Amino acid sequence: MFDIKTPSGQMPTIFSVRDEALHKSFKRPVAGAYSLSSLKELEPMNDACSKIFTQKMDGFVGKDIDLGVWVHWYAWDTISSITFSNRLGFMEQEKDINNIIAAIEGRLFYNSIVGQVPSLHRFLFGNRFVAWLADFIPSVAILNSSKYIVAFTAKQLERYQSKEVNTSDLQDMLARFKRFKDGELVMSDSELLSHASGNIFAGSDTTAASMRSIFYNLCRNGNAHRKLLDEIDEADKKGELSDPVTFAEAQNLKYLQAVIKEALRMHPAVGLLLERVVPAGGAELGGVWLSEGTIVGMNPWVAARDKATYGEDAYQFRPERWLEAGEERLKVMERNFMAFGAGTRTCLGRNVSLMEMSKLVPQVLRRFEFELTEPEKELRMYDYWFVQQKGLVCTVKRRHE
Ligand code: HEM
Repeated sequence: MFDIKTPSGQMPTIFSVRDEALHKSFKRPVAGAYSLSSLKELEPMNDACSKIFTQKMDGFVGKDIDLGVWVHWYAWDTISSITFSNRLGFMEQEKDINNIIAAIEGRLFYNSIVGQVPSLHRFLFGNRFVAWLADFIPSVAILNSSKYIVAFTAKQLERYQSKEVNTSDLQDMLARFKRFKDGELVMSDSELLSHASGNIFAGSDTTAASMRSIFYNLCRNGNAHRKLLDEIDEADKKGELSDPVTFAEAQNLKYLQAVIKEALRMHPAVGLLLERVVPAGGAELGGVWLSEGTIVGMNPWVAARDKATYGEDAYQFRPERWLEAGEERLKVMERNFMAFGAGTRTCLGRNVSLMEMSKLVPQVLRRFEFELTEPEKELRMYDYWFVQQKGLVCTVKRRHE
C-alpha cells in the first residue's frame, strides 16, 4: 500500500521497506546528500526562496495573510529547488502548483485511516475496479493520488535528465544521488524516482507544519517573541549576521535554536504512531512480554508531553527549558524528542529542514513582525499522519522604517 509504482514495477521506498538490510541498502547511497557538509552548497538555492518570501512580505505590510499557507509554499519551493534545481514557483504564482499539496493531503487522509486497518485496502483503492471508478469522481480521486504524486516527480526528473535545466554544475540533491562508482551509476532511474518523490513527500508538509508552530507560538508568547527579536537585533548590531543569514550564523543564535526545538516539541509534524515490529525472538517492553512480529509504536505528541521528562510545564511553550537544563536532564529530553523519529529510521532530512527554518526565521524577523489577526480564534488541526494547522492568519507589520 505504501510502495510506489515505477516504470520498472512496484517498488518499496525508504519509508515503506520493512527488511532492515534492504533499508540499509536504500539509505547508504543517499545518506551523504543529507549530511551537514553537503548543505553548504544547497544554501544559495534556499536563499533564493527566502528572498522571494521576504519580498512578498514587503508587499503585504499592513495586510492580513494566511502565514500558514505562505510557509507551505516556501517549503515547497525550497525542497523542489534543492532536490531538482527547479523552483516550482508556488510563491511567485501564489498557488498550489498542479494541486500537488491537495493531492498529498488527499492521499495522507486515505493512508492514515487505511494504514490502521490495512485489510480494508484491497476493498478500496487496492481493488482495480474501485480505483478505476474513483478516477471519475474528483473528490474521491484525490484520495488515491500516489500515482499522481509519483508522476509529478517523474516529470520533474524527466525535465532534469533531458537537461532542460543546466545540470552540469549543479550541486542539488539529485546530482549527489546520481553519483558514479567504477564508471557505473550507483542508482537506477526507478531508485532515483523513489528517493526524489520521498524528498517532496517527506520534506514539504513537515517543514511547513514546523514553521507554522514556530510563528504561532511566537505570536502567542510575547516574552519569547521579544527575546528572540532582541537576540536577532543584537547579533545584527554586532555584524554577526549576513544578508541573507547563513545556516552557520543561525546556529550561533542560541535562543533561536531553542525556539525551533521547542516549537517542534510542542507540535511534532507526525501525529500518529511511529511503528516498529518486534524482532525475532520477541522482546520485553516496560515489563510486558511481546512476541516477535507484534507491531508497537509511539506517538511523538505523547512523548513530547511527558511531565517526567519535561517537567510540570510540559504543556507550555518555553524555549528556555533547552537552555537551562543540566547535562543529564538535557540528555533525557533529547532522547525523548521524537519530532524527527528515532533509531535507524530517524529522519534523513532533519538537517535540510533545520537549515530551511534556521535561515528563514531570523531573515524575516529582522524586518517584519506577525500578529494574529483574530487572537481569540484557535488554530484548527488535522491529523492525517502529518498534523497540519489551518487558520494561521496574521497581520504583517514592518519592524523598522
Ligand atoms: C521539520 C521537518 C521534518 C520532520 C518533523 C520530519 C519527521 C520525520 C519523521 C518523524 C520520520 C520517521 C522517523 C522514524 O520512523 O523514526 C522521518 C523520516 C524521513 N524523513 Fe523527515 N521530517 C522532516 C523533514 C524532512 C525533509 C526536509 C526531508 C528530505 C529532504 C525528509 C526526509 C525523510 C526521509 C528520507 C525519511 C526516511 C528515513 C529512513 O527511513 O531512513 N524529512 N521524517
